[in-house]
Amino acid sequence: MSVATSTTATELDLDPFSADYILNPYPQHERLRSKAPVVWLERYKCYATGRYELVRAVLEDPVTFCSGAGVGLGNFNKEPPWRVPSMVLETDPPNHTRNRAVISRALSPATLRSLRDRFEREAQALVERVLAVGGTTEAVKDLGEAFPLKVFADAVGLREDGRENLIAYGNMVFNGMGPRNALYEQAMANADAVNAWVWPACQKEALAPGGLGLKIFEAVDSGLFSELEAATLVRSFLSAGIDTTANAIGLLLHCFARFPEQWDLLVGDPSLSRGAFDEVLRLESPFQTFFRTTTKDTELGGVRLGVNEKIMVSLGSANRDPNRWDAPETFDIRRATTGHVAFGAGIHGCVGQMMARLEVESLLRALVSRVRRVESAGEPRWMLHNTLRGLESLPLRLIA
Ligand SMILES: O=C(O)c1ccc(-c2ccccn2)cc1
Repeated sequence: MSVATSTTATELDLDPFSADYILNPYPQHERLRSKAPVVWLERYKCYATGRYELVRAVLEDPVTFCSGAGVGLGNFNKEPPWRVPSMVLETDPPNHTRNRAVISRALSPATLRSLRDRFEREAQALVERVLAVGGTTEAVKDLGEAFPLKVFADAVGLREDGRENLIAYGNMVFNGMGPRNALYEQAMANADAVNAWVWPACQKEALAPGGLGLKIFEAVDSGLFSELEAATLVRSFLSAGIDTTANAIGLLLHCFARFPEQWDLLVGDPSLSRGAFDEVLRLESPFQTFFRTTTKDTELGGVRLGVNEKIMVSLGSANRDPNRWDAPETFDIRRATTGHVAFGAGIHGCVGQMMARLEVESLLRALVSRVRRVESAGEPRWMLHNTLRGLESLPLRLIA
């Protein structure tokens, strides 16, 4: 009986934060998956894996692969974070468990049900506005960003003025998870001005009655959290709830413009909307790369990993791993998508995913009821971004 011996990580010259990789990630994912179970990226002095099974193994073992040292490339044990760490995303149990429960309660099924009518009405109004000007649209701005900035920001109870700061803040949060490259620096360029809007917007007196934000502050009244902690938890809504959904909507529309027969399927059976969104998430993974930090010397896929080291898990690669998905590069809204890792996995799996689904399905059903065809109206432009995959520009024509 041969004893499986573990090996040291193989080096791979991969640059997940270069323009070449970002603009054409799929061949790079294949290099990552096929080189070794886990590789060492000398360029960033971190481990990396793109294999579905190992990505899940990392995300589902928060004790060995922790979040408290940050979930980007920066290791909080070695360098201070650019902002006060998130009480959910960048926190480990037991505090994570307590903090997440407050957010999860605010996003309860009952709360989401109470928002559905409003989301559907706003979606119909937004679609009518686009059709009223002939159906041509810059879809990222007019639909992708506009919809969450209206319905989710309203649901949180955020002030109406200055909401464009939420897009900039999301870019800071997500580009801030990458290396300190040009994308990082550009996103942080007017950090002071953006923070000057975001942090006050998270305070109790700035939040509208009945919103998700004040639900978080109710936890203060019960003595569970300080006002500062409640504001930091509200900041999580602002960080995670806009740019991710905005990019997902852009990617969804791009998928249907490229595969019109899938749109026809959806028009024929709108109940396919939920599966369609999950297939867009699997195929495109709006959030591409997470990092975790090893809490001890350990092994993954037979590869030895040292303690206090960063490991990059590529969700984008895992969601197209041919060992997990048949014909992974095809867009099939009837595919069984259970198990995709676009919302992460394990205890940090996206706590807002049901909110995201409610938003996107509301918009998708409004589109399906009025739009016979989603057509390209010009060359889309991909965004250069350290961790989000999305479009900078997506000119479309919605044919009623
Ligand atoms: O608590 C926060 O500040 C925060 C929470 C979650 C995220 C996130 C990460 C990956 C994909 C989507 N959302 C970002 C920020």
